[in-house]
Amino acid sequence: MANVKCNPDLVRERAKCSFDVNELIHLIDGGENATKEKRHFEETIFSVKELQDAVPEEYLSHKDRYENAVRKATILRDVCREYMKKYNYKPNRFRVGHGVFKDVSPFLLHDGMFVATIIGQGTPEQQAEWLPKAENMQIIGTYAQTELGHGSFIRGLETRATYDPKTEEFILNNATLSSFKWWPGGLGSTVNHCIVVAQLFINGKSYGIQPFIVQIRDLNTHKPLPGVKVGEIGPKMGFQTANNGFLGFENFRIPRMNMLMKNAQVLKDGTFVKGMNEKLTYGTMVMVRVGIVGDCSLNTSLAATIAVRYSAVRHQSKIKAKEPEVQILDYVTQQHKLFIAIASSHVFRNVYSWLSKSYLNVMKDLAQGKQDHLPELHATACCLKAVCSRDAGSVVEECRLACGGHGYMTSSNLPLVYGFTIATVTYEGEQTVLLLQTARYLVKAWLAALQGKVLAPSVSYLSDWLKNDNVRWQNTPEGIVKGFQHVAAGKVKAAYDTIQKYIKLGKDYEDAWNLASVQLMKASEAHSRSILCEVSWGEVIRTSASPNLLQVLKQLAQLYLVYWTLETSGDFLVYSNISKDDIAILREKYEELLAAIRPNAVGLVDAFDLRDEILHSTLGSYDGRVYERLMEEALKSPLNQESVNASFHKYLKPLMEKAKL
Ligand SMILES: CC(C)(COP(=O)(O)OP(=O)(O)OC[C@H]1O[C@@H](n2cnc3c(N)ncnc32)[C@H](O)[C@@H]1OP(=O)(O)O)[C@@H](O)C(=O)NCCC(=O)NCCSC(=O)/C=C/CC(=O)O
Ligand SMILES: Cc1cc2nc3c(=O)[nH]c(=O)nc-3n(C[C@H](O)[C@H](O)[C@H](O)COP(=O)(O)OP(=O)(O)OC[C@H]3O[C@@H](n4cnc5c(N)ncnc54)[C@H](O)[C@@H]3O)c2cc1C
Repeated sequence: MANVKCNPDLVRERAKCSFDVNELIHLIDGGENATKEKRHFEETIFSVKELQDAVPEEYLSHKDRYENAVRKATILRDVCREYMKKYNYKPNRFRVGHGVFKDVSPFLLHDGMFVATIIGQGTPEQQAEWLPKAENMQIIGTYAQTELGHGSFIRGLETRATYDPKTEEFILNNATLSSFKWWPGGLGSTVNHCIVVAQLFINGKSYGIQPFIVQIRDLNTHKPLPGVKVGEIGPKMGFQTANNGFLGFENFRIPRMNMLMKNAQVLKDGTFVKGMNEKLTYGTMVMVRVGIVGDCSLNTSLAATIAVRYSAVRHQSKIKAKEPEVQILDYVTQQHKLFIAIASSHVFRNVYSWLSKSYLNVMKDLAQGKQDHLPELHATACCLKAVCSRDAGSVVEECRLACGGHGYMTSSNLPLVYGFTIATVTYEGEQTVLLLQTARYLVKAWLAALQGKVLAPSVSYLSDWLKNDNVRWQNTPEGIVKGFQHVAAGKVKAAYDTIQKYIKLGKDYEDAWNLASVQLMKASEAHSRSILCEVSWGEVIRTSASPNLLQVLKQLAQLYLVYWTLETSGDFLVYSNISKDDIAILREKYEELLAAIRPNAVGLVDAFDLRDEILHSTLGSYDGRVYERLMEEALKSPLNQESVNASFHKYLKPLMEKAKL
């Protein structure tokens, strides 16, 4: 990249960077070797001509766009398979996927949830049967849980799987329109298999929802099998190439062994054997929620790279009348919009790494029959998924707005990045629903703290606060982290007290819960923010890096802490001992941090190491040729391939002629 002829502003920006960009790239990737491997893999992928689009895909029809995405998905598969064999390297298909598809792959759910559910929910025999076929793409699958009528409340799903002991089969039925599966990625026209989550019935009795592996299309003709009604749900705000679909069954029979039975089982005679914990059936969702925190880091870094590079290149207006127009990055308001994006990406990455470790530990425990830490993992994954995805969506949109009119251009890629980022707020558990799951855990933890019990590590601050809620405020990172815990504890207590108040007024627990639910949701958000602050600050101070890099990483981590303290200062005034003077000091600190980060802004986004092919942006490419690229892309419009469009003769001319009469 260093030899590319760059916009002089970017050259100047890169020259003033105070830290070694490569050192940060290696830190993000997990070592110099990991960077080398990543770059070699990406170089391989982006040199495949067939993966490059001649015409921007926005100009294609819905159908052509889908077909092009499937074409590229199959090539990407082949190239990756060869690559893995040759180099024994497991590539990050998701990152290059942004480059290859701009949007998302029609195989997204195959890797992300179909294969993962076979692993997580299948017995060893079922894994032996299905996994090699799925991993080789002999069969292509998705995860079909959500229905037209139910997404959040999965106990309310209506798809039925009725066991027939005579034939040892399940009979699948979708008797109502609301029971039709709706949303699964790839279901529309791509997959031939699904994990179908359905209500199990044996002898007229319901045994809750269970996962089934179901073939829905013929492997040769791809025609839906008799008894299967399947199709695509149509255009959406984003995810255009994900091929989301609908699905219904009419008396469709599958063998007994197609119920994934790692947890619960149905024996030949129809005996139902309960699993260790019925919530383990929800396991794939927990895994994907953890992964979404990592996706938030990548999505935020895409938007930050585009907006920061553009802001370094773009000159508009003046700070001082007699001086030239400034780079818009010099406006402190612009820094306020963008530096939180850089900081958030690092915070999400660090928190993702922490959360993944907890996830793996809990999975190890579960394998040994221990489930003590499952509720804490579920509660933590729920609130972090909810808050990180919401933050990432807001940050990406702020980056888009920070690019002014050009940020509205599809060729900036910011609208697309926003489209797939904001989807994470809803899928894999709608944000409010997930925050309220965490609130259940917090309320229980609060009650346990009141009873003097020992709490799990992520909520132990509740006991500390109960012992002493009058801690002197300290304007240090550690003091701020404590402050976030005080806000969270204060909000949990207030929500709990509100529930008790309604109960005293004669409400039952469920109504009291609903009446207090705004407070519960906010308590859960505050809990999440306190984890984000504590974990990310902790990770940064433990990082081993050169003094220059460490200084920059600390600045970013502090920026995150101070930004969110100021954004939620009302909460701090209510629930901590912060004073107005402390807030004034923090405002000053925030301005100092913006100024300190400013010279490194371009270096920091360069360190995300996102190739132009991944960014896909006229505004964000490494060389900063913004206006040239905007014009080059505009000239690709089909409307610019002819000097006069037929609509002139057909409509405009007659209109003008009519007006003459
Ligand atoms: C909202 C949910 C969790 C409610 O589930 P439900 O069975 O109704 O539970 P209750 O509210 O009765 O009880 C909650 C109880 O269970 C515990 N719990 C819930 N989930 C888990 C879990 N995963 N692991 C462990 N424990 C769990 C919870 O802690 C409570 O315990 P108590 O001791 O307090 O009683 C549920 O309906 C839900 O998850 N809804 C969201 C649906 C969802 O996420 N769908 C995703 C579909 S796939 C998708 O979106 C794909 C997208 C594309 C892509 O990923 O690329
Ligand atoms: C891009 C995309 C891809 C998807 N891919 C898949 C897929 O591959 N497979 C699949 O199975 N599903 C998929 N989904 C579906 C997704 O998981 C659901 O849409 C999601 O879980 C939300 O459920 P819902 O649509 O029923 O929302 P609803 O629950 O209907 O939400 C509507 C409103 O009701 C509120 N609400 C609902 N319940 C409560 C409650 N208990 N308390 C308070 N408020 C409540 C919500 O907060 C929200 O404001 C996808 C969705 C999208 C957008």
